[in-house]
Amino acid sequence: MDPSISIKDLNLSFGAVEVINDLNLDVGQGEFLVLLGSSGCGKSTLLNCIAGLLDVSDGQIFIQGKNVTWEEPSKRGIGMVFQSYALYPQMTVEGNLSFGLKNAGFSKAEVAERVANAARILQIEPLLKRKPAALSGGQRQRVAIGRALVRDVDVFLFDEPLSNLDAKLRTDLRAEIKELHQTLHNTMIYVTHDQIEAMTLADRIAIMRGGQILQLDSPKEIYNRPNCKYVADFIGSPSMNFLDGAISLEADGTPTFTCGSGTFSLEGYVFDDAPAAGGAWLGIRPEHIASGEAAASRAIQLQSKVRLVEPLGSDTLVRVMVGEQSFWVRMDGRTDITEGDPLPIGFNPVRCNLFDTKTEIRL
Ligand SMILES: Nc1ncnc2c1ncn2[C@@H]1O[C@H](COP(=O)(O)OP(=O)(O)OP(=O)(O)O)[C@@H](O)[C@H]1O
Repeated sequence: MDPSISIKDLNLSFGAVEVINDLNLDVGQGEFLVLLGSSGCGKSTLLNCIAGLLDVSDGQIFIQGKNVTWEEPSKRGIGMVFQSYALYPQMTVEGNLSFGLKNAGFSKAEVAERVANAARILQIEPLLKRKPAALSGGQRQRVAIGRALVRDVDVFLFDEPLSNLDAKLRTDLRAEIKELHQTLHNTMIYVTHDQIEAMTLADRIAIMRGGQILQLDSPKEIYNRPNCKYVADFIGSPSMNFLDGAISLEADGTPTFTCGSGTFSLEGYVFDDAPAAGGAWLGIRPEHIASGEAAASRAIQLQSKVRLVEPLGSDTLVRVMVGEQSFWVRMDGRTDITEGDPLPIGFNPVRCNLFDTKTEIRL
């Protein structure tokens, strides 16, 4: 089956500034793909290229097998939902939902049916006669989604649709968008800089940086096997801890890691390629670090001192110093550890990720 969306060697520059850089991407039929990256990495620009709101400098875009690179936005079979709801203030919800359809020449009966259907799916039937000013932020965004929904398109594009909502509403609407996808099964591309949104919604996440995709994988794979140090550092909060050191190979071929705290066997670590000697970062997530007595059973053991304790209820984040290096450790919420305490910490190589010092690529 053709991919739902296929992007080939896409480039886009604003004057001398290259924003999208030889980008290739295939999005499967019915896939929920999230574009994630820090501010300015080009994710909205990429979405706008797919939508046809920006002219590309080079490359091609296919939607449902058709080359739409130079096609009008309205002819691409897409529905777009923006961060700003962009509703017509003088029209009722019903008017906002039906406006595009009427303009496109749909019959009265067809318009009524589509509006009723979208209103039912999004549970906004009681709001149809109200104007946007009389709606909450969450309700407005639901109407904006409804406007994309009535068009019965193959592909939905979302550009940070939840950014203007408060935390509770964001969580609720996030779940609704996920349910909507499970009901409709159409292709969705969703831009965000919120990694929780990305992790919870995506079938696959594309991590972008400098107009390129660094990693395209399932949320689990991205979290557990980031392909480079940038991705490892970007995903997870608090982020992965890193030790600067070097890999050596023993006479029998066993790889070891040496850093300021000592030399440790890396047995159990799954290398992407055959292990080789050289400079490396050893990364470990805060929740994979054992502390206190439990640390004694781990292959890599470090001495640390508690610097900061942040109780979160379910668990407690503890910032410790390993020599000069700061480390985050996620501990049980009931810990009574305090600032200044010495704390042995430990972890096993199987939980680690190693990155080449120079290329920052996963080893
Ligand atoms: N019309 C424009 N003219 C010149 N530069 C632009 C234009 N639009 C975007 N840019 C630049 O292109 C880069 C990518 O912008 P884009 O909006 O795609 O980033 P983003 O990843 O979506 O960021 P954010 O999360 O902040 O929205 C930025 O450096 C931005 O300044």
